[in-house]
Amino acid sequence: MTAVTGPPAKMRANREDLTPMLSQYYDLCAAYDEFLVLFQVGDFYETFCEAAEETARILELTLTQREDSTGTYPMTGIPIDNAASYVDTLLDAGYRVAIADQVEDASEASGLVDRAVTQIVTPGTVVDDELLSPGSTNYVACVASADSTDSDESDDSAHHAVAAVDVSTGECLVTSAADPERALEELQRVAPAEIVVGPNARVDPAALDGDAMRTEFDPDVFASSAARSTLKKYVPRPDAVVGNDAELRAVGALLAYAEYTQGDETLDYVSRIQRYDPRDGLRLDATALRSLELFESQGPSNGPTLFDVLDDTACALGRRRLQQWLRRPLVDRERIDARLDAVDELTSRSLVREDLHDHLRDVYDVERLVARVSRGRANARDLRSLKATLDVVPDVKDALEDADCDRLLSLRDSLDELDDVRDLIGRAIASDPPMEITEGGVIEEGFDAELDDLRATEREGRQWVADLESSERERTGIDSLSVGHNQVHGYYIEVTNANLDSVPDDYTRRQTLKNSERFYTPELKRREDEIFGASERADALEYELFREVRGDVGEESERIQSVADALATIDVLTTLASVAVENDYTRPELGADGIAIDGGRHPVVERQQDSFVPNPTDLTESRLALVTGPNMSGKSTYMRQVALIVVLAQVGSFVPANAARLPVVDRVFTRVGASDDIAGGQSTFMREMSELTTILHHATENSLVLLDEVGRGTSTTDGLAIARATTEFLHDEVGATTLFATHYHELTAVADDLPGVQNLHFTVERGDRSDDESNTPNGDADSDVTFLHRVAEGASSSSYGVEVARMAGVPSSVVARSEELVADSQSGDESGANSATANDSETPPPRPENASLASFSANGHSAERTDETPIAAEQQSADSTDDHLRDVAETLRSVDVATTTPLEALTLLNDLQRTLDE
Ligand SMILES: Nc1ncnc2c1ncn2[C@@H]1O[C@H](COP(=O)(O)OP(=O)(O)OP(=O)(O)O)[C@@H](O)[C@H]1O
Repeated sequence: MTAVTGPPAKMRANREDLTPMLSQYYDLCAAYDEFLVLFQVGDFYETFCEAAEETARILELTLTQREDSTGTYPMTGIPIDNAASYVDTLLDAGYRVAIADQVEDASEASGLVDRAVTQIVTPGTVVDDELLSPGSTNYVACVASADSTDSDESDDSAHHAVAAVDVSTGECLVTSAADPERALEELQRVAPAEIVVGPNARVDPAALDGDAMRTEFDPDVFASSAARSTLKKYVPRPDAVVGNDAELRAVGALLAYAEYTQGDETLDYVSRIQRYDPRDGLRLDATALRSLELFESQGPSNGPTLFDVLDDTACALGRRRLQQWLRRPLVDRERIDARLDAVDELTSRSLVREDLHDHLRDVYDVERLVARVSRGRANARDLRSLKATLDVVPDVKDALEDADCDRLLSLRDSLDELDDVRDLIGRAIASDPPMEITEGGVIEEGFDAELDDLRATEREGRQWVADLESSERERTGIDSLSVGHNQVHGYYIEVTNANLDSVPDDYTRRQTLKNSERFYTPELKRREDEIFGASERADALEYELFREVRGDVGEESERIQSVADALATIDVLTTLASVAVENDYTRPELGADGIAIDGGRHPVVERQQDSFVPNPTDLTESRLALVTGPNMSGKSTYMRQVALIVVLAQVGSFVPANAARLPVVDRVFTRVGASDDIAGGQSTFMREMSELTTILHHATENSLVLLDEVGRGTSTTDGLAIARATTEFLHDEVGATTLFATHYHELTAVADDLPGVQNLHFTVERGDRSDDESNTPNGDADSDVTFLHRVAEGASSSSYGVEVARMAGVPSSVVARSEELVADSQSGDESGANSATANDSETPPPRPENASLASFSANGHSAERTDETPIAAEQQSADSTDDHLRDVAETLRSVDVATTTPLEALTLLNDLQRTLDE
């Protein structure tokens, strides 16, 4: 495949003989060989050769040709006027774009017009409003690891750093972790559009969800000393901002890259580099973010997400802040309570809420405006928008006049009214200025005396010209005499040929037309020079004044950003309060010992259903609940609703429930059903097992674990064994609060053995329905089963799979045969003892002691459970299996869990099982 970027191969062959213009294109492609170069030729950006073929294809433009003495080259032109949308499509297609503009006036150039790359556009460094979605973040991130030679891998210090900057707003974050996977998780949370990978980075972005562009950049900028001097341009004491060397390298290199893409300028508006410790947030890894559908819906229909339900924000600032909060819920109770206090107060003050919402609707995207101001890209309209936003501040303060809680009070007090900035913009910038800043009309009258004089001269002159027609008609007696103006000849007095006799002596001929002559007088010429001189000088002066004002406003960017910051938070708190009121949410009580929810609802599903059945959750005494019930009965919805309630509470939001007492959770783990995965077959099971491995290694007693259908991707015997061992391990070793949905009804017997395990099931009604069934949600009149979506204590009695198959339209012969087979297997089960496939088993299956599955333990806890009584059958064959068990135990002990891959673990598991089978 021929390369689309870099110098075109066809031109290389004729390099020496190319025309100067194509030669210039060739050189720019060589200098920017990772970019698609858009080369300005008049009103178009041209691409040539392979790049032309590619752009024509992607942008659906016509492929043309350019000929020179060396041959014919394919060429595609992008109209400059619409370039933004085309560039956007090129970015989406995975290209980086370098825009090479004509940097001298073509009419003034003696030979070849000079061209240079004026802008580099990559997915993570876009600043053009047209290429950014409103109210969303657009990060370029950078990963770097500490040099392994100067740090000890075994210590707990943070070796792997992630930095991210939103070049359009100036927001900049940096963090690090001792474990590369942890750093990767932070990277995933930031959801960057582009990732710059450091030369020694041991964080592999290939494992990320999404399609972030991966960028390699000059390795020199990652050196600690280079990174420190880059960072020094942004903060006086770099080492006070970063926590370790990896962070220094990541953020320093990132800023160097951001500067490179913005024309090597320091980005003054990146003034607040926020360092955070990943441990200060509720951990939500990529799997959890995905399966809880916080930002992206999993279903095929792209349905609503939790973010959509919460997003009632009034302005782009609030929208971005809400995303940040949701991505990183808190773990600090005080901070959570402070947010909840504010939301609580706002829920009870509907007028204040409405007032705030109304005012905040007038708030522009100040963060992006300020960034444009600092970059020197803002026009007069941007400054006016900034003023309109700042004008809102006193109103917002007024609305919070009677605020009670600390959070709202401190927000109110942090709102700087910025009178000086508002006053400056108000006095300096015209109230409805044009887009262009070089053509005058942007500076308000009265701001600058010299400008006012020039404008007065211009106005008087124009008035004199306007009056000239009538005075000359009177003087010459020519009624058809007219005064006009054109670009080439300037002002003129036009007299038709019939009246030429009456033309006075002081008229000088300027132009001859078919039916008339055009003249000027010495006075008209003098006035003309005066008008145009004044106008030109005024335009230039306006531009100069505008730049000064913009510079002065830019100096205040930090203050303006703090106001933006407070407005964003006020918007989110107001929104959370409105959503709470509109959807009947309640304030959660945090710090409880175990989850206790009364009348809990799924915040997203309840909005899609005509009626939603609220369900209670009590995970205080027994922290592990096995949830059974037929397909479609509501298990997944129920488990996710518990997790979403926890997440919402830790964001500082009210929750969809009648009451909720919750602990502060350190991490939410999810392992969702195989059917929800896109991958198929073996890889689905592998994925399931590696997700399970993560959970079993990392969950703590403060974690919330959702397990949906563990072990379903393999044989029933193995699946059930894995499910049971997992349950035991979570119960015995981890103590995490767990909801485990399963179709293995045999598993429910575990509750009899383990005190902290309870059974829950979803109720359905079959066949001869009772009276209240007609009111059940989702009831299907033609079916035998009605889903009540109601959770109840105890295990479900049957899987109802066949009924669901019938409801789904599986042919009746297949359904009938399935029923036969189920009946057969059940009668077989009744005669055979402890069959792993038995439904409704009355006898609990044995708890597998010393089972190989205990190897999921990261620290060999399995040994602690060996003193429990083996069942009779095992006792009989104990002698013959003892040797094997010892082998198994030895093998297990020798495993270095930290370095074992999921595949190796599974192979090992398989081998161990075989040993036991022997
Ligand atoms: N509490 C509820 N009230 C009303 N409708 C509900 C409720 N819970 C679930 N539903 C509806 O039932 C559908 C199926 O629910 P869910 O996917 O949770 O079932 P499930 O038991 O997990 O099924 P499976 O075992 O096939 O994964 C949901 O899409 C939703 O429309």
